[in-house]
Amino acid sequence: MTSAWTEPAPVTVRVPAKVNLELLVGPPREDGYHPLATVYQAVGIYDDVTVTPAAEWSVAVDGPYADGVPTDETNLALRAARLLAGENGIEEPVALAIRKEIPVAGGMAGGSADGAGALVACDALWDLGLHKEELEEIARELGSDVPFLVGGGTAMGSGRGELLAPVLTHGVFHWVFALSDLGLSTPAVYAECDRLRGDVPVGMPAAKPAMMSALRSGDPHALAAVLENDLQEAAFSLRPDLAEVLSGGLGMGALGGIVSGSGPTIAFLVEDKEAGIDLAVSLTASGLAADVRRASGPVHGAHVLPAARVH
Ligand SMILES: C[C@](O)(CO)[C@H](O)COP(=O)(O)OP(=O)(O)OC[C@H]1O[C@@H](n2ccc(N)nc2=O)[C@H](O)[C@@H]1O
Ligand SMILES: Nc1ncnc2c1ncn2[C@@H]1O[C@H](COP(=O)(O)OP(=O)(O)OP(=O)(O)O)[C@@H](O)[C@H]1O
Repeated sequence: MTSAWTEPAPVTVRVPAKVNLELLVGPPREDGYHPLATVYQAVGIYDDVTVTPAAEWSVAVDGPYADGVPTDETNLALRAARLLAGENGIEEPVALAIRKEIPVAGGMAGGSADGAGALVACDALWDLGLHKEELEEIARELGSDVPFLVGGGTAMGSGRGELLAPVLTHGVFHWVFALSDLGLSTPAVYAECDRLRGDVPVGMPAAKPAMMSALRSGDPHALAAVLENDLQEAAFSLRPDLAEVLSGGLGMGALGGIVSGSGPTIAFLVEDKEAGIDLAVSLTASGLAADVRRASGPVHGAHVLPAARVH
């Protein structure tokens, strides 16, 4: 009798972008990272990461934001797959294919999302059966934002952003994202934040109770009032045009607005889906943003797509 072994079928994982609802930044640590108190929310703009058994390791990228994504060994999805293989004694390479819908270097953690997606996809392909906490632990080695994209939802991040605790939220929040066609470098924005602070003493960041109650209430007006990002001034300092985008969107009816992570994307919170459509139309017509996307949150983190839904 011949062997019945067949090569495992490709696995596709869908993984969301994030916005930081609160991003409080402390003084730089000895390792150069900044201690954070942040609240992440996963929002419905997704990359798809597909892994297929192959003779050699490789990564290919398509989709609207494929340009600007490295396809060499620095690609975060490839690094994630190799790391997981190394830690589990897996010697079979995979070919990774990324469908890139999350803007690159936009402050929405696109690269981190692909890293988290690759971990979840390879865990399924190799039938490792790792728990979420085990995947998050490996994710920490890849970057501060990567663990959050494994589980998604809404979560508190401490340490350098990699230590997570769940946050209770109610309902759905509607967002409009004003994208820029030029990315901002995350280390450059943190460095600018330090430069602007100069010698002013900065304490350790602590999450604010008002954010937690706004999220529990499910009221977008309450949430809009407490959005806060310590990196915003630094992003505006490097890119003064972004301040105009923020004030423009607020003038067009957004309840609140904030630089997403290290920017340059500006995230606007709106009342409901219809208000989001109106704001997206106005922002597009104004020419203030290179592109405009709508999404709601919180959504689930990296999840395997049933084969029938892959396209
Ligand atoms: C801006 C945020 O997206 C907010 O969630 C994150 O803090 C950035 O997370 P990330 O892109 O996963 O960042 P990492 O890959 O861990 O680090 C990239 C660089 O960002 C800076 N960095 C990052 C996180 C942190 N808590 N302090 C930092 O100073 C460091 O210069 C670091 O070398
Ligand atoms: N799979 C990937 N997708 C996008 N960028 C990647 C990927 N792998 C590595 N990179 C590199 O990471 C850099 C940052 O890209 P990314 O889209 O993650 O930025 P970001 O959204 O600003 O990140 P964050 O919000 O986590 O600070 C890119 O300029 C690119 O060189």
